[in-house]
Amino acid sequence: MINQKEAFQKVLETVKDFGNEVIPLLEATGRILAEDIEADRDFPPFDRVTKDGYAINSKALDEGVTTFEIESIGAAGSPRAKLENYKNCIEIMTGAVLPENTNTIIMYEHTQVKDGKMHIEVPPEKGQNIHLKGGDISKGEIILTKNRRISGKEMGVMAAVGKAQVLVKKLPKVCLISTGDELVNIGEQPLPHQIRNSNGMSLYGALSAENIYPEFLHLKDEKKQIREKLKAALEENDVLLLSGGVSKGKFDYLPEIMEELEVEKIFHRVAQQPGKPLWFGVQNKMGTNVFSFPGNPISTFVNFHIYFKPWLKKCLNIRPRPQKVQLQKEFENKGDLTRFLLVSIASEEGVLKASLIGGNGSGDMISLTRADGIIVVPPKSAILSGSAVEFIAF
Ligand SMILES: Nc1nc2c(c(=O)[nH]1)N[C@H]1C(S)=C(S)[C@@H](COP(=O)(O)OP(=O)(O)OC[C@H]3O[C@@H](n4cnc5c(N)ncnc54)[C@H](O)[C@@H]3O)O[C@H]1N2
Ligand code: MOO
Repeated sequence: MINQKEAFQKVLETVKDFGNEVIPLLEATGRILAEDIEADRDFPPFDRVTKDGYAINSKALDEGVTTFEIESIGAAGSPRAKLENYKNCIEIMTGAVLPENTNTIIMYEHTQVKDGKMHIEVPPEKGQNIHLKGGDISKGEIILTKNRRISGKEMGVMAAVGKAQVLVKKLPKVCLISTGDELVNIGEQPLPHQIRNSNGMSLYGALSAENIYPEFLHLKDEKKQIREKLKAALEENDVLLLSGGVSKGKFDYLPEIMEELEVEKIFHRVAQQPGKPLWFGVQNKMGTNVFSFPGNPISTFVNFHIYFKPWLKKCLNIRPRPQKVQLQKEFENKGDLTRFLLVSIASEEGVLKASLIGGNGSGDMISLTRADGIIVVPPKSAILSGSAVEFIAF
């Protein structure tokens, strides 16, 4: 049995690149940008008026003019207007192009209109209320660098530069495999000795949050069927995420069948809790990674977050963002296993405080619903009350 840190490193050593693909911008939320995005024009692309009001030429102010005849009106979306007489003004709207022969905008609130003429009531500063062309970024400069997650703000910028299609990192093709004769589909009424396949759905939920929409497969405890279906799944996918069938039960055939299918076992059994029977391997010829999570619901879900998610992030070149929380009550781990403990988090005066969640072991999926994530406690160590500890959010 290997220790948890070693197991984690061995998983990370198998990272791979799934390549890139072009997708519509509308489908890009949460995906990882695979190209640099450059400004196709200056930002803003013209001297932009930032207040509704009047455009004037400050030369008139210098000459003591405070009352202006209104020559014309300019809206956002209209071609650039021109002030013919510098002692006049143009009524102008936010977002319009600064009219030719003007250099200052007076907002409505600082003016009064009498007898059709605009009178300035608050002395303006030359050049005010103008967002200068290229003031944010110049044409050709890089706005977004690749390897960042795309959210609304990136989508907005890409829309502004006309990227209707965008190059993103491809995601792995994943198959979720549940094992065990006791499982029935969620739409079925289980018999007294049966349960519904909840691990498939908890992993589906966690994967779809990463934009991965996996296929489902259910393997019954029958060797020949397991072998055939697993072989096809290995051929068709980049990753298999299995739950159940890796401990020492009489019907736990998986490790044996994996060997037959030439899936190289990287490790089986890790000094951790939950998830001691974790099995991990790679089918090198097919390039398929196999994470075989122990079947207990908490074990499957926690180990997905401990191993699969960091592996996925590394494959996609996303930097991890370690998070620390403050443990409310001391916890001592006297044993030899790394412990992953469910915690709920509350923010108190800006500090994230973690409280341990009690439960009935790794089969108690109800306790999982009370958790915001887990803290990691290395073997033979204690986390003192109030001290910082690594936190992994669900
Ligand atoms: N003699 C030993 N027995 C067990 C050991 C051990 O080291 N020696 N380890 C225990 C630990 S720890 C765990 S965790 C489980 C893991 O066992 P398996 O991976 O073989 O999983 P199963 O036996 O198939 O199932 C365990 C448990 O989880 C339920 N399950 C399985 N799949 C699903 C699913 N898709 N949805 C909901 N629930 C599921 C299953 O019905 C069992 O109750 O082994 C211990 N035993
Ligand atoms: O790995 Mo098991 O999760 O301790 O029940």
